Amino acid sequence: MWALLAAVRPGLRLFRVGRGLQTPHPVPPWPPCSVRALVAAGRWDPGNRRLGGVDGRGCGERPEDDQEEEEEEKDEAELLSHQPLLLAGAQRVCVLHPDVKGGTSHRSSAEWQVAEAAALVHTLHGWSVVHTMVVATRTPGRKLIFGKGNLAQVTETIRAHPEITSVFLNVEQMSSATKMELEAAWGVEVFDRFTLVLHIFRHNAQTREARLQVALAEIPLLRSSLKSSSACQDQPGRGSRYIMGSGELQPTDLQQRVLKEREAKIKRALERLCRKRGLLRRERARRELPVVSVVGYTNCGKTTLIKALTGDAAIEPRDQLFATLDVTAHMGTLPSRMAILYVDTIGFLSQLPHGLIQSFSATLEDVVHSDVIIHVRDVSHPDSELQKASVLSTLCGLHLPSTLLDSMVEVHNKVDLVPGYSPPGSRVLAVSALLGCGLDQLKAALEAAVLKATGRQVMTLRIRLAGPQLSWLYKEAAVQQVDVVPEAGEAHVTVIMSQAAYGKFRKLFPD
Ligand SMILES: Nc1nc2c(ncn2[C@@H]2O[C@H](COP(=O)(O)OP(=O)(O)OP(=O)(O)O)[C@@H](O)[C@H]2O)c(=O)[nH]1
Ligand SMILES: [Mg+2]
Repeated sequence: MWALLAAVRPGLRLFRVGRGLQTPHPVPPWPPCSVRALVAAGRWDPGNRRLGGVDGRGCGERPEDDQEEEEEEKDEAELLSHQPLLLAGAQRVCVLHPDVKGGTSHRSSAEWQVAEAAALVHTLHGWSVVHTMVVATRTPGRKLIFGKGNLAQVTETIRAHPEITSVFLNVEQMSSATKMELEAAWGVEVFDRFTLVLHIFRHNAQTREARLQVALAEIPLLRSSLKSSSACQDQPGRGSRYIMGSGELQPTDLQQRVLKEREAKIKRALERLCRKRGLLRRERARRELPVVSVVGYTNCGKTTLIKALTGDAAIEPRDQLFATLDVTAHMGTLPSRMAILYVDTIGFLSQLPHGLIQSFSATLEDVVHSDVIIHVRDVSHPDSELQKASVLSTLCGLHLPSTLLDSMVEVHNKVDLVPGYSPPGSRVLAVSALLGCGLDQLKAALEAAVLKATGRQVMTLRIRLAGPQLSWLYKEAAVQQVDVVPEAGEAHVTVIMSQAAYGKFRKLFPD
């Protein structure tokens, strides 16, 4: 990609490298625990509330699977060896926010959009925002986004600040033609929200699946660069193009074919992983572990909440957008001691191209298959309502079953930052995940929601110790507690079971 861009705009690369600092990005320190591994639930160690390993292998897999998996990983490594999307060093960024006049009124204020844009930039190691500009435009759909006068002013400002090494144009996505013209005018790299988010995703993706999904999301970007490079090539006097650092000269149609093959290979690799996920999901269902997915806008506190609910000290929330990119699962218990699996998910962000979310749909499939969804909201954020709307619209795009959407538990987080906060209705729970406030109420509400969603009931049964009832219950229901009454030769067993299982129990053991 990098070589591709450089070849499209000869000379630009050297210039930009000269203005940027070249420092490598460190690899994030925390190892994620992926769902596909976690739900190999047989390996759960009660002393360690996290589940499984990170390699995606269940307890029942055979040694010959190792070889197959090794080969798959080799193929995938090839697919993932690619050039950086953006400059590979620290950047001093100018955030340029087009303030659309006469646009839709439900958008958040320019001030908060700039703040979010700056937060995205700060997510990357060594990147800083050295300048911000909010520039009015009535013509955001035009090639150069701004009117002539404003554009000239922006150009002057950027050129007057040599410390700026790149410009983050805070639009969802710009065309390659726009990018090329703006870069030529401003003399620095210009990128949009889509490219920046992809870049962040690349840095934060830890598992094979997340990396492949990012690689898939990049394809349209590569394709559109190729198109503009082709347009450029058609102009007389232009040099030849390269693809993905191969060093080989290739005609455009061949490059397009390579890209198409690459896309197909990534999709196949993802399907392979998806099939594995399916197997593990069935295993999870067999073990009857209810699943609670935790969703919400990025940085709202999903990971912190799961840490608070599970007491898992190994979870490390970070004050960073898109800290969680791989879906992970964590074991917790509800007041009746029912064990459940909390699924931590990738945070949502407004104004992201549909394709980006689509490419993560394999990961988000876990949300579709969950029993209950918790929607976490940061109520201390001034754009909390807009964030809610953005999350709900993304969830709608995932085609969740309506029962799952209707039973969603809304959690208002970070109430410690809003003195005197009271939630708007009884269906909403106010918590501070950081301080651990409101968690008992939340667990009670979750238990009710899980029981309702799964049709289970908590009940205490009196059974004879001499008979086969106890072993039957262990096999067919979730035994929570056994209180033995030796003098009576019986036990009081608290179980969680479905109506159907209870009916079977009564039929088998009528007294
Ligand atoms: N004051 C306060 N801060 C909180 C609370 N919950 C989370 N935070 C902080 O918010 C920041 C983000 O928390 P995370 O749990 O990583 O948020 P997330 O939703 O998982 O973020 P992504 O994975 O990036 O989408 C961290 O700095 C947390 O310490 C809370 O209840 N109160
Ligand atoms: Mg997180």
